[in-house]
Amino acid sequence: MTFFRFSKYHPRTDEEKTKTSNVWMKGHTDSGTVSLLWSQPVVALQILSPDGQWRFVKYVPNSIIVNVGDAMEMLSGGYYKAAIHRVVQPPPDQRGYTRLGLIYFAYANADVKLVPFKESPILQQVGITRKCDDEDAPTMKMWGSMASMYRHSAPKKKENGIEEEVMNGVVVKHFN
Ligand SMILES: O=C(O)CCC(=O)C(=O)O
Ligand SMILES: [Fe+2]
Repeated sequence: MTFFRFSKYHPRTDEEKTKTSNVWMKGHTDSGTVSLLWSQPVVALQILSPDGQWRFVKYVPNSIIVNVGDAMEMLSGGYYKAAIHRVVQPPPDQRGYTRLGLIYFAYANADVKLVPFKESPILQQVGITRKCDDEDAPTMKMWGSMASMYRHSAPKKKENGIEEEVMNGVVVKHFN
């Protein structure tokens, strides 16, 4: 399963800006394996750095940003970490422009159980981190639909701006 999203972010009115607190898409990780994002001249994508700071992703002409998703983090036993990212209002000089989003979301096959690839000599060397016990691990299909259900649900719990929900024994977090 893969899909391609083409989105158009229109400039917002001052009222809309206040309502959304300038966050157009709240902080999240993508649920699949990797997402390929065409670098956009209107800068609005931010990633959460390990030091807790949100930082803009620089525009690099003709380049593609590769985001690791939850499925890749689970399959790789934490070797690749899902990128926490969000979309915010662009810097003042770019606010009047319409922004395009072109993203290719790749997923594992629907029936693939998201357990670490234990046979990997690299993982055996560096160690494996699990989000849940292997017997409780969701399939790609389950995880994809749980993550999208969560994305459209009201926040369940808030701690320091982090919304959290336990789905099938796995903690799903949203970062604002
Ligand atoms: O528009 C963007 O740059 C990112 C959108 C995004 O993160 C998503 O659709 O999952
Ligand atoms: Fe995303």
